[in-house]
Amino acid sequence: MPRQRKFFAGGNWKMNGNKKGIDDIIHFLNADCVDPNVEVVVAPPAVYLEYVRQKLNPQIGVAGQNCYKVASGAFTGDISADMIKDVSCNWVILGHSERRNVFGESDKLIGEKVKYALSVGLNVLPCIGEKLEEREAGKTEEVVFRQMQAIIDNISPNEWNRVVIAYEPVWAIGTGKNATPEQAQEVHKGLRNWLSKKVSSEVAEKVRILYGGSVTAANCNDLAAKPDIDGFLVGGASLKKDFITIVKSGSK
Ligand SMILES: O=C[C@H](O)COP(=O)(O)O
Repeated sequence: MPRQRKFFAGGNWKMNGNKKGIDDIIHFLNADCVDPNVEVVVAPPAVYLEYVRQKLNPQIGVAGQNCYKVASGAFTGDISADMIKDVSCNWVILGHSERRNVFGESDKLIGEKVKYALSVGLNVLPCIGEKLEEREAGKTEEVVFRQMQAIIDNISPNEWNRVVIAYEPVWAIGTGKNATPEQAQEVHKGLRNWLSKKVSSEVAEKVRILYGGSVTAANCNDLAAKPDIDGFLVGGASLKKDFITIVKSGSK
């Protein structure tokens, strides 16, 4: 069956790499990751955004991993959505679980960042996901719907075509323990139903919902086969040639 939504493969490099390693990644991305059926976007560390943008095939997008909620000012150590745009990158990941849980970002702040990044014209990739104890307490939907509410409150109807959501259960990130295709599908379907009620059936049908958390070359095909999984946000495996297999899983 043809896919309802264009497959999306995101590579979040997190705080990894140096110029030499990045050159190697760019080489295999340009050679093997340009696919008309798959939208590919990679997120290098901020200091390498411009370097990667200049060397990468223009058909592959480049994302910031985070940005603040205003254009400029006394916010030492941070970058703005405007700066990401200024170096010709057009995406930003916001509310990644490491921003939420390591750096203490709140739902409210993430919502404000989403609003600002959209206002300057970036495409945004907001992330949501429950912790292990929340899943075990049966609170997965309560948590992801709460996180999503703070995001949807900051998206205007005409901006939804620049939004891709990533569901990343915290317990699956970097642990080697991915959600099963059934577990991920259940949450994605629940999110789509919720969006249909809270935003519109049109948005629910069109918005892409990615899965993230220990996606590998070995498990990507089974996950990609699920009807509500529209792609991946990949951490560790996006630094390796395994990413090629992951990108191609969306073309099957
Ligand atoms: O943004 C990516 C996710 O945090 C997943 O990371 P991972 O593939 O290393 O588990």
